[in-house]
Amino acid sequence: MDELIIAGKAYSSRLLIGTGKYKDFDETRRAVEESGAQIVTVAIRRTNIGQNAGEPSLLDAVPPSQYTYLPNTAGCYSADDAIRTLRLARELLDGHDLVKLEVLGDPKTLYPNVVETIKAAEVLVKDGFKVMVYTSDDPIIAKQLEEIGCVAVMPLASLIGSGMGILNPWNLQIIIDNAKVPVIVDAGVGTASDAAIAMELGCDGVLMNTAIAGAGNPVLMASAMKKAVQAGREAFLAGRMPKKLYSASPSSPTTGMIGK
Ligand SMILES: CC(=O)[C@@H](O)[C@H](O)COP(=O)(O)O
Repeated sequence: MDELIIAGKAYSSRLLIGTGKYKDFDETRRAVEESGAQIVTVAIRRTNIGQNAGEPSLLDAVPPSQYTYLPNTAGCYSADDAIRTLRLARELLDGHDLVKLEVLGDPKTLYPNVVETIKAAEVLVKDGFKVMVYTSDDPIIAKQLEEIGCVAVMPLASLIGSGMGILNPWNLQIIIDNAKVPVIVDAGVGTASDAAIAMELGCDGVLMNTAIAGAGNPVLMASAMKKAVQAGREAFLAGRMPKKLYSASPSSPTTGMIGK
């Protein structure tokens, strides 16, 4: 078994997906099912998980009895705001303590504000939350967040919703090499090959939303992402052949060739 372990719990899928930006909850449900994801993020400030009685609820489309909910702090720009949002989530979800912390720097780039993120992580970890944390691809900050006690670090591939793919594989590699907790690339994945590359680098998982929800056919893209994450993981475990820079090597043997 090659399982992803987060905060002591094992998951067979290494693809985590967001539940926002779909046409309706039925499309969300079909994409989540097709992706094989077991962990789904929920933007507490934007998604009805029972706060608005009488309105369609994510709880019905993606039941928390079948999936691990990962409440997130999308839309929070300060540590205080993020802390308040996750305490509310814990109340709404009956003491659920696995959460995704993201504190954003500005509405244009949605780039993480790492100073506020660190402040919030310190408070939340002390408060008993199991914190998976969205961060920049800065290896020093990633290590600091791990040392605070976050259960997973989630560096961006590129800006949220941009689909630009992995901008700095070198930084991700340093983060992976130094980490003792799972490293999950979060945000910026555009298509299946981006997810495969993240996994080939040695990431423990990939979290995405827009690449699936914003695709022409979200359900088909969810299926592609599932396979890409699996393929990338297998390629990582298999071990890449050594690169031969500008030196070819024939695929068939040359010894015993006729006429030699
Ligand atoms: C869904 C989630 O939790 C976010 O971190 C974010 O939306 C992911 O980014 P993309 O939408 O670029 O995949």
